[in-house]
Amino acid sequence: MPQSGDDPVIRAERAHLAASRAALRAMRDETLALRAQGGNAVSTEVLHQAIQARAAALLDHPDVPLFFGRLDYSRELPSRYQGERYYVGRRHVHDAAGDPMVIDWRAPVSVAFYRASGKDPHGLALRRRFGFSGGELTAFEDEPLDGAVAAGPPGSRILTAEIERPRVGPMRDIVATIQPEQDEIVRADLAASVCVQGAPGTGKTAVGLHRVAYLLYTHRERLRRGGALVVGPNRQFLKYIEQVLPALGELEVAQATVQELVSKDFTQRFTVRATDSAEAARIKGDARMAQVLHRALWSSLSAPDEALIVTRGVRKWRMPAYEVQEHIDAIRARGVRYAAGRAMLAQRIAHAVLTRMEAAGESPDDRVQDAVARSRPVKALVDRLWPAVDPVKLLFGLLSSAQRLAAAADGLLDTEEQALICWERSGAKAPRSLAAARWSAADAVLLDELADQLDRAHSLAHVVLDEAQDLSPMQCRAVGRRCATGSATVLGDVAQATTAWAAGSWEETLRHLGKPEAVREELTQGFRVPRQVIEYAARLLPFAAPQLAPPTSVRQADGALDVREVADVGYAIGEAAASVLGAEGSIGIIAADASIGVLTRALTERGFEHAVLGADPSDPSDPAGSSEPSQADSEPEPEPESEQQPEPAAPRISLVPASLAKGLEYDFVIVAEPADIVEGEYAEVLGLRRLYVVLTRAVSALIVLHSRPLPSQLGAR
Ligand SMILES: Nc1ncnc2c1ncn2[C@@H]1O[C@H](COP(=O)(O)OP(=O)(O)OP(=O)(O)O)[C@@H](O)[C@H]1O
Repeated sequence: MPQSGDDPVIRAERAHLAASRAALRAMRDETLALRAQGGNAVSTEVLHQAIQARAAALLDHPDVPLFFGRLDYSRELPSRYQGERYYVGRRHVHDAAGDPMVIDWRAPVSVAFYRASGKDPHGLALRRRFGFSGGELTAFEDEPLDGAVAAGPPGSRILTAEIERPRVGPMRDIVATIQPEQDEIVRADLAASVCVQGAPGTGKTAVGLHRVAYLLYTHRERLRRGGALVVGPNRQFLKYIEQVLPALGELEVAQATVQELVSKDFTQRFTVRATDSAEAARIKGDARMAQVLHRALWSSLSAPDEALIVTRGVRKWRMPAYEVQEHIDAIRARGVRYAAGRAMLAQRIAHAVLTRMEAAGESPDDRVQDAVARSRPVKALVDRLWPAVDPVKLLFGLLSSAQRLAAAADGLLDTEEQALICWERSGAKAPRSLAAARWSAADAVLLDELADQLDRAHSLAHVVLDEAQDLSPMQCRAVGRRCATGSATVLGDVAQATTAWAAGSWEETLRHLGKPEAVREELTQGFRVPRQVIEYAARLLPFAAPQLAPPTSVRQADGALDVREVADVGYAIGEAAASVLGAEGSIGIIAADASIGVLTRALTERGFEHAVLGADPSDPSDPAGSSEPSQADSEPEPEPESEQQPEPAAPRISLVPASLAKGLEYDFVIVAEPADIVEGEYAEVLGLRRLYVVLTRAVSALIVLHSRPLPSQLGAR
């Protein structure tokens, strides 16, 4: 792997890099020179914005390598690209003649970069990988695929260096090193929903994000029109991943938590202020609740008890009650949404009146039908028989009245289950008014279900759902309806399922998402956690998820594992942090949520500057209860990948409540008191899974500090 600037190959490749950068500048100048000239002021403005957006996308970031690989297609092997040479990078760059200087990593020609092997060279004679330092090309590595013998040791040192690079700041893209089994998922067809089970650090999140970028490139118009969404477990996680897609030039993908999704349309009238017991949340998250709500909603209909009389001029038209009922039944039989059915009823009745008029020799036109539909007696009838429903009020009525709940839940929920979720009977004080209602997160999901039963939710073209193993059936339904006519990438690990209300298996999750046909994939190679550390964490696996095979690590560095029994964990975390502060990389101290307050004081007293993840002084339910800025909040402006990123302004040390650790990673992880972490959960198996999540966040080293005995499951085998 030559590293010197004197090397003739490096000189030549640097020249291509410089020429590519110049070509990119020229593309941008050309774009900026375009004049927006639309047919009117609005279209001119739209055009102007499109030009500005394109120019922004063409901006060269000196720290970001413009390409990271080269493909030399063989002159002998048959392929569409026989004898051609391509540079693979983050975006397409062409010269003045329109010939490609750099090919987008998502283009079909780039597939060989990720998939070619000795067994299947994809038409390649040679694959070259480049090493960069601060945007400067400093090394290359050749892999002959035509049977020639490679110089140097087997395996890619550039890949190894990339995987082992210290982590600082938010998540980075992995375009330069996507592995073949990951690439298969990234490039799966848009129509295909995919479900990926994978151990911690196998790249599920990375793969999901790259898949969106790939789909946006391959089906730009469909996705732009339909929309794409990334769903993650919490704001801290979304902050952590939010820069990956922009770094790949994709700025238009929405990111949200399930709670944000379901609360979006009700922010004015519905604030989540209460926490359900695990038992209540489990019932509220059960798919049977969809049926309960359905019954409650449709019980708003009543049967007509008198004929409808419509007066037009001097004539009166009569429709007997049984006929009105027939119209109602016919609409219901079509399975339409409640609000659509309501609108249809008025029109159907009006049409029937119109038919009567015609039979009587009149010749009314369509306007008459509309007028009849909007006439006072028809509107009054519809309001009475098929009333407009406010979903917030309906849910309030259902949860505050044992009688109403019983009517809707009879035969679906037993009395004990009903008592658990009914404010009147659960021991929780029943709110006197709607404004006083203390809604929970699970209530918001129920509201979303109701809103969808009233009016079909809008479906996007693609949804990436991360940490999907934690979702309740009702949450799955909420996400599923947002991709009902599109596809989904479902990511997760059943060994990391820590909620009491989780659907329980991938079959169940996919069924409730409405994607039972999703292609199931598994990722098994871990890129985050060093071997020694993953083996330690895997001691929990027989208890946390006995059906899963132990995870593996592709990391060559063994990493460091240090398990220390200490007298005072609060004191010891300071010592441990001090011992790793000298090395490059982020430091995460993870502890049971209930211990965060004590530990932040202990760190502050000893002068350790740190951020408390999730600390929000305005949120009384925040486990940290501190006004310290969270790391993500004080992160500098989005900056694309850089080899020598300046230290972020945020403190090096993050104090992380165990409940927020999912999906995150730190170079050094210090875990405080595992027994407390396990006990912080509702059931032991969930506690062990939480501990498994926490123990698998480390990239370089894991220090475990305990003053209480370790959970027995962690003991030596
Ligand atoms: N092909 C790859 N090349 C380099 N780094 C990779 C690759 N795949 C994954 N990684 C890195 O490994 C780390 C873990 O990836 P990621 O967070 O996507 O894993 P995960 O499976 O979602 O983990 P978890 O289950 O803990 O949420 C990240 O730093 C990611 O950038």
